[in-house]
Amino acid sequence: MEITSAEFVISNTDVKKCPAGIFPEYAFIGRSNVGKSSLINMLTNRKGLAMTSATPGKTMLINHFFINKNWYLVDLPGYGYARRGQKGKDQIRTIIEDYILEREQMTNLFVLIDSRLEPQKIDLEFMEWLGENGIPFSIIFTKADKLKGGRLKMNINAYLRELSKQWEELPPHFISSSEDRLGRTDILNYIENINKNLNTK
Ligand SMILES: Nc1nc2c(ncn2[C@@H]2O[C@H](COP(=O)(O)OP(=O)(O)OP(=O)(O)O)[C@@H](O)[C@H]2O)c(=O)[nH]1
Repeated sequence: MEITSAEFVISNTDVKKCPAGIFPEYAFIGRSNVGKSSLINMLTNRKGLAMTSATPGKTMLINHFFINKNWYLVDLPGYGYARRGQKGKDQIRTIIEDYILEREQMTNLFVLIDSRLEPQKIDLEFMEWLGENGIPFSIIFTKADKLKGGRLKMNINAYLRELSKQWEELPPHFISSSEDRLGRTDILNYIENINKNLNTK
């Protein structure tokens, strides 16, 4: 998929204030610092797109970007940010859960995982919750350029092994590097194919 246009539309904390209309939405989520903003900028070929909404507290907002005038890329708040305190964490949790459970346009959620880390409880529990609620999701392993040689493959295989304890069928997964632009074509083609299937239904 070529990206011909990418516009920031709105930031908010309330799923009811998200844009009207029936365009499919592809949302991105992950722990703070996982590389979400960098990935969004890399996918859209817009250096500062994910920063457009960089007002204080940006990470507590649902950010909508209108892509190619036919789908939305949605940047969701990062979870598990230790410095936020319990109240802040609960607020974020509510924003995220309301969006994921209530937003009918949400077509696929991309869960970002730092490819350098061992499986983290917070991510595994989050994906389990997605499964329990029947939410369609895929995984993107980020920052692949940071791992040398066979380490990347080893880490990802270990991660998938851990997931297969929890899942009969593994969710689709992608490997990305915003530095090397790795994963861009695969992720955009994946979105394009889902969009095509939606249009032919
Ligand atoms: N080498 C490398 N560094 C990356 C990559 N993606 C992100 N980074 C770096 O990781 C840090 C965090 O990246 P961001 O894209 O801001 O992460 P984020 O998930 O949006 O972070 P929050 O704003 O905390 O939610 C930055 O220093 C980036 O430069 C990548 O693919 N490769």
